Amino acid sequence: MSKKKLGLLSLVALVIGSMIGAGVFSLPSDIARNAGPGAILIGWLITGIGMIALALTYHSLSNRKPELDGGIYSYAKAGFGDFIGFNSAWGYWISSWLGNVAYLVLLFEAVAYFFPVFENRAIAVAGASVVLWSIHLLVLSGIREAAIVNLITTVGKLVPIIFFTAMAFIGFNSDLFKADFWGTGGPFQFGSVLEQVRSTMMVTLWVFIGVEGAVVLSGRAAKKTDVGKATVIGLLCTLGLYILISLVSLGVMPREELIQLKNPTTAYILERLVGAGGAALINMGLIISLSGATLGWTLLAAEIPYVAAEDEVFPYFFSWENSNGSPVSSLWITNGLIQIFLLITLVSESTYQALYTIATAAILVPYLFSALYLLKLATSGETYGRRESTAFDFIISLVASLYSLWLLYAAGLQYLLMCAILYAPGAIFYWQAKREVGEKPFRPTEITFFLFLCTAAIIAIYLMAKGIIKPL
Ligand SMILES: NC(=[NH2+])NCCC[C@H](N)C(=O)O
Repeated sequence: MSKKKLGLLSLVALVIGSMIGAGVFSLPSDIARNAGPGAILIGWLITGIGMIALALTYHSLSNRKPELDGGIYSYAKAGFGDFIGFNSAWGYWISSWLGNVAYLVLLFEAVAYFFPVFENRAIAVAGASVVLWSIHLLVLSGIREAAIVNLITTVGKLVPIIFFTAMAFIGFNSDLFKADFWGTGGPFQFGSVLEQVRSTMMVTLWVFIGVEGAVVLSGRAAKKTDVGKATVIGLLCTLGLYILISLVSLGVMPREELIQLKNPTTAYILERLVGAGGAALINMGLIISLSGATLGWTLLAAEIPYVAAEDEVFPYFFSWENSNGSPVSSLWITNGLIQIFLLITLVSESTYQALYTIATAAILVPYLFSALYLLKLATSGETYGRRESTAFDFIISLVASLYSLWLLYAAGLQYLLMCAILYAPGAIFYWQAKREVGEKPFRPTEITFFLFLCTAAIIAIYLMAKGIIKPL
């Protein structure tokens, strides 16, 4: 897409900007929904270690393999072949646009604070559709992520969030925080606490999605080595902020009340602390944040199939550009899918939380295979730099792989099965892409993987039809 090259500072802004979107605005309650303070602390510890390992994995991969500039899917492809590569691109794409569905649903919950007509679901979906297609037109006309827009939305979202944290800090009541620290109504119990920790994992991951942003757009970096640095710096700043926000809130009101609040829950926590102005401030911040984030993720979502098509992994059709250089067919299909899912939310009444949980589960495939690729490189004896750096790569990629596997477990069967429904149809696109270039699509291992996906998808559809799992 854009030919302009980005420097380190812009890349850091891009990483923080693509990480902090909507998640932070309901973080305190989402994380506390099924977990007490003790479990939340452990959850952050695991997430912190896992995300740093994952970020360093991307750092190392971008240094080791500068030629793989198609982003996270190209690592899976280089390591495990075209079909796994395709599925990584596909999964990342699904996650990106489903995340936008979640964004649009949440956006109108914030708008409804100012204009209560949008409390009506149908009107909210209509409003969301108007926003969706306005962004579509902007992108078609060739709009790009502009530094000035990034700056405005970054300030616009950080100011309310930092103000929130400061106020919650002042209003912090340590007795509230310590009451039922282990969430068991009594002392520490391993089984219960493990389950609580597990319940925080999709929430803490959702707020970090985007950490790979600089890598996905690595073709745009002026200096390749900046990509990894920007990823790590952006991550550390954001981690500190998240931990603070989720902990201080637990000292402001009892957990039972916290989890009953409407989205964005930080608005109503702040309202408790400083009055109605607080809720208005947070809702404004969320609206500003979402305008930037939705645009950013639309650009990113449309870029994934486009790059993959240029690489002959997605059908050729996705690589079409219009005269402004926008990936026109990819954009239409991406936004078309968002529109369809907006309509589905109308029928199934799915919440922002349910939508982002699926978007989060969908990203696990690309994350896992990036980590496994570095693990493969580190154990293959491929000479790279000094011996210590290979040992280091081995450790970080091992931790990142274990973290990804733990996340697959933490996602839970219901969400994994639903992801299978979204992954399985991808094979048709892959088959088409391979036919176009006259290659044989499926090797035996790939067929096994495909059959596994189809079986899971069929089970999921059966369970949904029986009403055992709820669609979305
Ligand atoms: N539209 C998306 N796919 N967004 C994913 C990124 C979510 C981001 N970390 C947030 O907290 O909001």
